[in-house]
Formats: sequence, structure tokens, C-alpha cells
Amino acid sequence: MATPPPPSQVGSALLQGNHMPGITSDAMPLHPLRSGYNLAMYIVKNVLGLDPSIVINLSIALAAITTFGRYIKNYVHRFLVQTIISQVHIHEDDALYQYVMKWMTDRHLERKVFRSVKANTMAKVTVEDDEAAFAAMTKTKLDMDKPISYRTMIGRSPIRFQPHSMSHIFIHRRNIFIFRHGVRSIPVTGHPLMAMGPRGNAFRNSGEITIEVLSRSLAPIKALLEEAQTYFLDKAIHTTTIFRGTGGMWMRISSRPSRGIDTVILEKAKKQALLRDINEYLHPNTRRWYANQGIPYRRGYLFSGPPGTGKTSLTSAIAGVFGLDIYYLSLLDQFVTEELFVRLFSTVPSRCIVLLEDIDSAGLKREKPNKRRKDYQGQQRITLSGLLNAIDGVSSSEGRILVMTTNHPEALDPALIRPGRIDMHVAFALPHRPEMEEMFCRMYRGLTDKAEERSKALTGTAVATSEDGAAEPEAASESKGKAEAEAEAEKKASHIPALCGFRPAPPPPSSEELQALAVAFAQALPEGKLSLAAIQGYLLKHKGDPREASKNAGAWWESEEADRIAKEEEEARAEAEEKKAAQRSEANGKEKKDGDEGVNGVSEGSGSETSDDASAIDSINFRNPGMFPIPIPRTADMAMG
Ligand SMILES: Nc1ncnc2c1ncn2[C@@H]1O[C@H](COP(=O)(O)OP(=O)(O)OP(=O)(O)O)[C@@H](O)[C@H]1O
Repeated sequence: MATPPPPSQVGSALLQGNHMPGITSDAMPLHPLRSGYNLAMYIVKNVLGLDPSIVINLSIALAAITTFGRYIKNYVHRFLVQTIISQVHIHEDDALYQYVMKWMTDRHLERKVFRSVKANTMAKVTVEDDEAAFAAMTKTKLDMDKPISYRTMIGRSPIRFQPHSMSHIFIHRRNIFIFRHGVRSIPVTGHPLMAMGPRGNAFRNSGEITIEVLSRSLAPIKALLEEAQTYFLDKAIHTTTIFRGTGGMWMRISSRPSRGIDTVILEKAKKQALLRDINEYLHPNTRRWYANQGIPYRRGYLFSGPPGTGKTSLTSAIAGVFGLDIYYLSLLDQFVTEELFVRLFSTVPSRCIVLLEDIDSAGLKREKPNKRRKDYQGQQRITLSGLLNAIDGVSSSEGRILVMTTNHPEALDPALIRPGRIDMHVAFALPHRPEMEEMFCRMYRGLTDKAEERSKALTGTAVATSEDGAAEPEAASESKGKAEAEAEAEKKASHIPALCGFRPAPPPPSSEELQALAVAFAQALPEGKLSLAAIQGYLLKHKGDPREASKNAGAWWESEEADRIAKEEEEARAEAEEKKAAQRSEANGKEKKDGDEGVNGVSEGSGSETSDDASAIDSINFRNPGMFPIPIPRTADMAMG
């Protein structure tokens, strides 16, 4: 058996350009590598003046030590995890991930503890970001006659840091924690938008947090997680997070400031009844009562009405009032199959709002497969029975609030809105004068309130000055100066809305004048014809000037009406032409058919479908829309029970 040559001989043989002893040139085809190796050896020998064989031996030893060290480290870590380390893993899909990331970012990243971080420019800029950028900008000289360039402004997209693939040791409440963050690829099914892997399987990247504590108990980690949760929720108390269900999972779309319930214009009684009903439903006692009765703990609401009357706004406001997140689903989503829909409904957290908008748009009807409406064939992936199964099937989660919105409640299948699925119906209508006045006042109240506060401050200063007499002339002139400076700042600020129109804003009206303007505004508009969205759009054009808004309302309505009539005439003309063309082609077809084979049979009835629809409408009886709450027991009654 041949003995291998000693390593020193190997190195020197290679240095001389020879092959390794015992290895033929056929077995060493990697010439570029060999020349690189030769160059390295040349540098080691001639530039660094070291013996290459020693360097090779040392490198091998170092690699062995490193591998051994890593093995020992993993072994010790495994041992510690089994004995004195407690560990928790948190995946990005869980809300806890956001809480911990926020807590870690704010507590540790701000103190510059991390060095490997992920930087991103968030597309969605919060109100606070925008205000901070504006405040920074107003420190520099601002030319009020020119538009603001957001390109040159600091407030474009703020750069944020987040922990990335890294680990960090820290002490918290006398415990030693190790925080690790990594990213892993998770295979997903049924989502064509996800990146495709080499074998055609879809996957997405998902962050994962591991928290370890040097303790045999999980209690320190639990305390830390609770702290992170409280920290996050305290910060997000006035925000609503919106998730969208797609491809079988919920994706966080955005967090935005919660909408105040006062900003939604709706009959006071309806609003109160709805809030009371939801409050009672969310009460912990109610859950117990449902459980005792064996009733699934779910509640559904139907918001119906013409477009732009406030259905979505009311949903956002409810989410704000009760601190709930919104989980949004679309029946027309191309990527949501029936199976995924069921999965989405079964994975919503308890205590949230599931929003199904424009429920009529999918044309879900209880029809035989061969009678399914042609317009939705091919694009609709969910059937009525699939939806009903998702809403209240055995796997559907409990505790959620389902809100369905529709412009056409009469087009809905009775099964979809039967009590148990829909427990309260809130009908929105096009606004009457009081609602228009309310919208007008709401739009401009801010201007008036600020002006009145300022003038009160100025008068207050004057009164204080006269009461104090000449005793404190310096203090009086100081506070007067302050009030005047504030007034000047207010004046500057009031330029901001007008800046869009490049003209100074007029002085705001008093409360009495604002009320009179609101009445005149509402008088100039017809009742039940315009949506609040349209009115809001008009008022936004006169954001800083209520007098103009009130004065021009009549002219605006006339032009809107003229546009509407012209559009209707155009549509009627197009429809008539379409009808004529259809009749012509039908007549041609009939002539051809008669000629070919003679008159033959009757076409299969769409009539039965129409009559089915009509009977369905009658049974729902939406002719007198209002609210039909299905009573749930009062909390007090339940407590007594
Ligand atoms: N009742 C209302 N109170 C306050 N604002 C309203 C109201 N109705 C509409 N708006 C305003 O009009 C805009 C559109 O309202 P929203 O989206 O809530 O209407 P919608 O009824 O859900 O419309 P759609 O049926 O088209 O979805 C919003 O910006 C909102 O501020």
C-alpha cells in the first residue's frame, strides 16, 4: 500500500508547479483553481515570508477547531435549553410578532444596540410623520405663495429601522434574555401572486422571533410579552388595523387613525341602538350566556343603502369605538376559493370585525348549477352555499362581528340574511336637510372653534389687563404679545388650506354665522338626491371658505343635475340602440331558423328565475327599510340568570 507524502512535500511540489505525487494530470483538470492556489502560495511564501506547509496545516487546524467549537456551542445550547433556558418562538403571522418588534425597536434600536438592521421607507405615512415633517419644514423659511415640494421635504417616506437577521442579548427586569430574529421561507398553496420556487411550489418569506431567557420558567418571557403587548396597544389605541384575506391567509394592509363615531352622520336613534347592541354582544357575560344556551357566539349586521352614504365609514367608526381590527374579504377576489374562504373565516381572531363589502355584487343566489347567472360564470369562485358554510359552518370562528354592506338589499338571497346570520339591518338613505347641515358644520367647525378660542384668549388678556390696572403693565403687554404671536401663527396656519388655491384664507365665521351658512347651504340643495360623499367632495373644494361653499351650492347642484340628466339620456340612447340591435339580430336569426327548419319549440324559461327572484324579494320585505334587531338578552338579565 503506498504511503501518502508528508504535507510539506505536497506544498513544495505544488509550488514548483508539479502535480501532487500520486495524482495524474488527468485527475486535476481545474487549472484556474490551481493557478489561484499557486498564486496564494507564492504570496504566503515570498510576500509574507511564511512556510506554506505550516499555513496549510494551521488552516486545517483552525477549520477543525471552528467546526468543533460550533458543535460544542450547539451542544451546550441544546443542553441549556433542556435544563435552564426557556424559549418561545413567534411567527410573523401572529399579532404578537408586531408587538415584540415594536417594543424591541423602540426600546433597543433607539438606543443603538443593534448593528444589523433592516431599513425601509414606509409607503404609508402616518399623521404624526406628516406633522413632524411639516413642523421641521416650517422651521425653515416657507414661501406661502408657492406650492410645497414634497420631493425636497423631509417628510417624503420616513426611513425606519427594524431588527433583522441577528441576535441580541439584553437584561430586562433582572433576567438575561436572548432575542433572535430570522427569516424563513414558508410554502403556501393556492396563491398565484407568490414567488414560485424551482419545483413550481409557491413560497413566501416570513419573519420569526425567538426569545430565550436564562430561567427554568417561562414566566419572565410571559411578562416580557405582556409588556410588549401593552406597550403596542397603548400606542395603537387610536388606530385601526386592517387585514385583507387572500390566498388562504390574512395580510396586514395598514394601520390608520380610528374614525370617530361622531364623524359619521346617521340618525341618532339608529346609531345608539347599533352601538348598544354591539356593546352588549361584546360583553364577556354575553359570551357565557351564548355558551350556556348552546348558541354559536356570532353576530352579523347588514348595512344597506345607496353608494356614498356612510356604510364603510360606520364600520371603521365601530372598529374605533370598540378597539377592534377589521378583516376585509372580497367575494370577487380571484385568488379566494371556497376552501380558502372557509379557512379565512376559521382563522379570524375572536373579537374583530369581518367586513364583506358589496355583498350583492357577486350575485350569489340559491340556484341550480345549470341555472347559474351567466354574468358571474367564470369570474365568481364562491357559491352561496360555500359562503354560508364559511360564515357559520362548524369551523367558523366565534366572537367575531360580521358586517355585510350592500347597495341592493333586495337582491340578496334570503338565506344570506336570515336571523342568526344577520341580526340587525341598518338602512342608510340619501341625506335630508338636517344631515346636510350636519355635514356642513362638521366640515368647518374646526375653523370656527379655533378662531373663537383665539379671540377668547385675546379678550381674556384684555380683561386681565384692565382688572389689574397699571399694576402689572409688563406682564400684560407680555401676554398680549404672546396672544398676538399666537394669532399670527394661526393666521399662517390658516393659509395652509388656501395655499392649494394660492390665495389667503378669509377670516373664519362665528358659530352663529356658520349655522346660518349651513341652513342656507342645505336649502340650496334638494333632499334625497345627493349622497353625503358627493356633498363632502363639493365641500372639500371650498375647504377654507364656508361662505363660498354656501353661496355656490345652488349653482353646483344645477350643474350636477344637468350632468346627471345628460348622462341618463346618453345611457337611455345607448340602451335603446342595444335593444334595437338585439331585436334585429333576433329577427334575422328567427328568419334564418324558419327558413332552415321551420318554427320549432320554445326557449328554456328565464321566466321561472324571475318569479323565483320576485318571491324572494317579497319574503324579505325591504319595502320599509329600517332596523330589525333580533333581541339579545340584556347583560343585567344574564347576570341575574
Ligand atoms: N353618513 C356619513 N357620515 C359621514 N361621512 C360620510 C357619510 N356618508 C358618506 N360619507 C363620506 O363619503 C365618503 C364615502 O363614504 P363610505 O365609503 O362610507 O360610503 P359607502 O356607503 O360605504 O359607499 P359604497 O356603497 O360606495 O361603498 C367617505 O369619505 C365619508 O367620509
